[in-house]
Amino acid sequence: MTLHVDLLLKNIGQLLPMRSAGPRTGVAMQELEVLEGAVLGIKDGKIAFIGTKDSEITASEVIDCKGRLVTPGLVDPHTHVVFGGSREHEMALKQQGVPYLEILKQGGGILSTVEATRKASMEQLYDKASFHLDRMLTYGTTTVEAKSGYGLDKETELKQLRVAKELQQNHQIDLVSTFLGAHAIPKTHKDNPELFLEEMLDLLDEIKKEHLAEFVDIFTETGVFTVEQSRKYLQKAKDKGFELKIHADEIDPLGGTEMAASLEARSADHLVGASDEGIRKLAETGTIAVLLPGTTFYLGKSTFARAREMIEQGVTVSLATDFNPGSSPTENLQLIMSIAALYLKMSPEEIWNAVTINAAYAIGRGQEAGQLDLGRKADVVIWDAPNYLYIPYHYGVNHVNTVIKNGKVVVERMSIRE
Ligand SMILES: O=C(O)CC1=NCN=C1
Ligand SMILES: [Zn+2]
Repeated sequence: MTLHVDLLLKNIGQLLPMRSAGPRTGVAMQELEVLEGAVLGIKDGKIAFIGTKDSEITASEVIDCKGRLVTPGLVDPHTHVVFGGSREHEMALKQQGVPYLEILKQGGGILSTVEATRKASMEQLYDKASFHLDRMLTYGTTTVEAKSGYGLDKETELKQLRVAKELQQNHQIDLVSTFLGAHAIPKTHKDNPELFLEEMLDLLDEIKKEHLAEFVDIFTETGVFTVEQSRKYLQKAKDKGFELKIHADEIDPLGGTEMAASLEARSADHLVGASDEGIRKLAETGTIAVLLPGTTFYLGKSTFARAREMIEQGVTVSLATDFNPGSSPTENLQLIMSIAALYLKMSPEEIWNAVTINAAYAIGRGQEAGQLDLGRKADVVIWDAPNYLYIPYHYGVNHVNTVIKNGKVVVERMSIRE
């Protein structure tokens, strides 16, 4: 019996289904299923057929992929996409070599975005984040994690989270929300960070009741929150039923990585200074390493996270943009793929696992995103590329030809007007 589908992608050069029963861990990240000359059938927003070119299948609409690469939509598991203002004025300070933590200490950095975010209305925050999410969609990203953390007071943290919830309900991109109230110490509490953390913990009941966030995150860093303060804070969040994330060992190696693993956090992020013990603990507990090489690049650092050791030690590694107005102002996950190849020495196969299946598991969406299989959501990207090696290889541009979200074409490559 011939199968009829709504949309058929034919003449696919290489199809990467990324099919996997769980995250790809350690050396299994080198595995990559590549189907040559495949066809992909989509019906009612789901994958209905994965086969070869001479399959018996009819369709209401056909896209001739003309030998192009086809993959699942990319997953960006670490962004600060809801924020006010911008920090281009800090570029001069960075160029003069003023360190990130010094800019923060002087009341700039995160704290300057806090001022802009507190002033912005919900509508302004919504429109601005929606613009950035639109751009991510045009770059092939179909699922995004969005953190709060530019309020540092009850009203503004809840405002950011409510904006994220509205975006999840209205924007075509799928959003996963994280509460990062513990992102920096506001000026009002600079002598009493513990009191500030208590005030942020007091928001958890409301956040849980309004379903405003699934994860709780904290910035464990010199001049921000100590490992001990972070451990206590995250334990209380875990006790209230939240899954955990942490900004760990980004700039100074404080040991946040092993603390995150000991709490069985879903992910530990940045990890530039992760110790051997920290890497061992990640492998032991299955806490996913979310690496952010774009941030290391943008901060002008030469020491990158030890991805090769992590993979060889059996850690599950994923990649993200860390999109934010200060340390990584880019929505382009394809660029992060190139930086990961060049500076994390990750192979193309590892990189593709890191921006799809592993990224999905890092935000609790392993069953919904990051792979193409029968019955799963049809979030698909057709790339202007002949094979999967090409995307990390050809850097800094947007290789997207077409993006399909929930079975519908939402992005077609910009055409040049004759
Ligand atoms: O600088 C920012 O706005 C985002 C950031 N938080 C922790 N590291 C970078
Ligand atoms: Zn971040």
